[in-house]
Amino acid sequence: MGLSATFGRAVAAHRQARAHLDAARRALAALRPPPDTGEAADTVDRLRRVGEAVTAEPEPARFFAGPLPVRLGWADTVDGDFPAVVPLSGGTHLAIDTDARHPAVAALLRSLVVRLLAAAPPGSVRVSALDSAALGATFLPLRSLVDAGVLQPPATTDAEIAEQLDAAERHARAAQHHSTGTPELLLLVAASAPEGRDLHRLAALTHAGPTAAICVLVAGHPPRAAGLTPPPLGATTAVRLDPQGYAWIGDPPGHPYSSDGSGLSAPVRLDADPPPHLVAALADRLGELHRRESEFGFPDLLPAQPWAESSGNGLRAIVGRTGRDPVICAFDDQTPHWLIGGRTGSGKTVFLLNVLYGLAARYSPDELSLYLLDFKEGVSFSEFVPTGHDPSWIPHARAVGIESDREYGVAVLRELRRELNRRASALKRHGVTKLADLPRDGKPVPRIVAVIDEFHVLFAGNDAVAREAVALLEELARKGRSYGIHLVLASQSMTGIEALYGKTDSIFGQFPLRVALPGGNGVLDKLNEAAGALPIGSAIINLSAGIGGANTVIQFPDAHASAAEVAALRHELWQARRPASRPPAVFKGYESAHVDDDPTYRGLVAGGRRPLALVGRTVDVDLTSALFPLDATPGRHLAIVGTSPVGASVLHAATVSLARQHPPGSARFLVAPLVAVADELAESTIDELTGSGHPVTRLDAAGLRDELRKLAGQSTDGPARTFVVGFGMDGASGALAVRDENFRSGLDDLQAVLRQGPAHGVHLLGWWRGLRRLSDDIGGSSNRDDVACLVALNVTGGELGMYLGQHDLAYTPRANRALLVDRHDQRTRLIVPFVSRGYEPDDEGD
Ligand SMILES: Nc1ncnc2c1ncn2[C@@H]1O[C@H](COP(=O)(O)OP(=O)(O)OP(=O)(O)O)[C@@H](O)[C@H]1O
Repeated sequence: MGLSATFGRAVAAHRQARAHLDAARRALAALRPPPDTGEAADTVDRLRRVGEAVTAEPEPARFFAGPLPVRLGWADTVDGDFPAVVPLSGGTHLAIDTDARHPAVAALLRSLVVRLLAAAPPGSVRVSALDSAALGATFLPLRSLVDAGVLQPPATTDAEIAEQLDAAERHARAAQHHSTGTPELLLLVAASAPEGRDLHRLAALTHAGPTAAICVLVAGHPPRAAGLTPPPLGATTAVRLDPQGYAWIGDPPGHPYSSDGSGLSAPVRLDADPPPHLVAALADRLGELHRRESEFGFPDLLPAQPWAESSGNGLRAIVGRTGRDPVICAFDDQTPHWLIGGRTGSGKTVFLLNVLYGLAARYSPDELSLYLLDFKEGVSFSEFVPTGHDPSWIPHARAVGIESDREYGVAVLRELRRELNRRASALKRHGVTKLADLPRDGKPVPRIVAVIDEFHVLFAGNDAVAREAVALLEELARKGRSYGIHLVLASQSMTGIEALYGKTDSIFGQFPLRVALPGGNGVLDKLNEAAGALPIGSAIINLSAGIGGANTVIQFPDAHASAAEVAALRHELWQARRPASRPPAVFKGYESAHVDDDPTYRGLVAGGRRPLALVGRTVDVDLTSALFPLDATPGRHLAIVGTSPVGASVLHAATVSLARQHPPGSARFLVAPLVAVADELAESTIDELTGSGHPVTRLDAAGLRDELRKLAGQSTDGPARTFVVGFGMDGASGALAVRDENFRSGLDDLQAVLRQGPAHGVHLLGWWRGLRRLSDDIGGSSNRDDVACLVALNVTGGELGMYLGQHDLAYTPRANRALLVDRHDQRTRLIVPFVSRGYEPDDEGD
């Protein structure tokens, strides 16, 4: 090559380099210089100056507004050198063809990490490092940043690299759906290009665009393996290292150096490592911030002063934060009800506990009442109620259902509707239209928040219970806003609910505030899939009924991890309760009921006019005692039906409760143990009655037949009342069916007693193990009013409906439940039947 040609090229290169120099100077001049720091020579400013990646005062909006010019090194020209600057940001990347085993490349990666961290507003950049090339050694000089929690420990194995890429993809998806605020930038630094599929995943991240908030720095790309066509990278400045250690920088995306694609035509001396003392200073500063930020915990949800706020215009609670800003959600006219979704294990319970404790700390029980319903097997709300270990409760809690039955849920909703109607009347009386306008001088009218966790269970089974639940929810959702009654419905699944009930559309229309936890896309619009990629501890808050573009991603703390603080708060609130404050009515679906724990039983005294037979606790808000008054009306007898041995327990409870209402000598008990399975309980019933001084006669089947004959002939003297107690009445059917010389059977006498007995103070209490036997004994179901009080255990709803002539009867037999039917006052109630201690049923439904 001739000298003049070589010279000509050098001159051209020189001219071009001068043009670049001018361009670079102009670019730098456009940036505001760091403020004069004076004698403080503040670390932050020195740090910023370490690279040219300088923003004046770093603030998120500016930092994320567009690519930052970041210096890679110094371009050498015959005229001198100038800083070689490339753009970097979310969506703008850098690839170096040599991997970080080359010391200059390793130093460049480290200095870029430090520069970007120093230039960014604290906490707005997270760094993820991949280093299978040097097993993490590339990042060793930055270990103080790892220790400070700013840089994640580098991934070195295939599995760790895949994990980091998973996290980066999640980050990208979440950021793309993030419509408010400024997303955190993920700086993904690969010391060498990953292999195989992971390389394609890394390349895909460079194509994800600015909204993905990822900046990739990859060394060793394109990989040099023969026969491999590496995936192209998007929006990436390519850098080539020559054998002399000079870097040649290609045209940056959007800001080309050259017009022909040849890049910067001057060799660049890459920057050396950042000085260790500056790395240490950066680590100190960011580490301190990181610590402070990651200390966002349960106490940050609480107000400075407990019970200091008024609920007049609504209730507010901090539900988490986005970036460093707290996110507050309200129960008010705009967002009267909340709908929460998230797969199981997504943190729903924790989110609800955070909100409930936040509300309970902010508003006194005069301002807020809570109704808490949980349908799943679990302990969501059990910490709000007194236990053997901890007598405290949340004084706002009025009713708490744990592992609730659907019927209990409906009972709570009915109670809320009654309250709504009471409030509607009060508003009318005072001539106002809003709760906030009611005079607050008299009795306070607290806002009510009713939380129903796993509410989809209410809809399970297209039956009368489900239909009533839908109707009640619809009414409460529609009218609650005006009367300060707010619903929070949480579920792991929305699928199926809408298909089942057309009404749900209008119900959910009343729930503008949606909270989607991981896997909770069901509460968002169909096209809004942002919740799929959320990590645990985060949620999407959407105030526009879930439509895309209205998502705010929040982080919330784990209340479970702050058990001591939570317990301290609960005790503080409990201690502050009014002296007359009563603990919440608690329904624990899994608990058995015992007659001697029952407040009504305990309060029974001898001498009442109409004795009460207690059989269980009603599944209602106050868990009222389930009982039958036994007065003189024909038919006031009790039949307990079903093969479940609990029948004997119910009979025992009914008998001892009646005994308690009679002074010894004023009633006699004819007790017939007729089936082996009831013998033990029959004997203990006899013992208890005798022990309390009552006259008791033990009868076998023949004895029972004789007594019934006498009772039918009304030829009895003695006490005013007689209770015939048959443990296993079907065991006497044979004996009763036999006719005497006058063709009169025991069943004839039984039926006469059923009709006429009550007028003479004679009542029959019996356990039959089958409905058919009962029906036969009373002379067919047309005589069913002759035994008006029924406790159905494990008999099917269909069979029972047929016997009672009620074809729409909804009852599903299950363990620990029974249906109480009083034919005289048309009562049908689900109850927890009394069971004797030691005779608790197992879960098999008996
Ligand atoms: N903010 C958080 N940070 C860290 N871990 C959390 C956070 N929130 C919840 N977790 C953890 O996630 C797990 C599941 O949480 P939680 O019990 O609230 O989920 P859930 O959706 O109610 O689950 P399920 O429906 O199965 O009861 C718990 O171990 C909890 O400690």
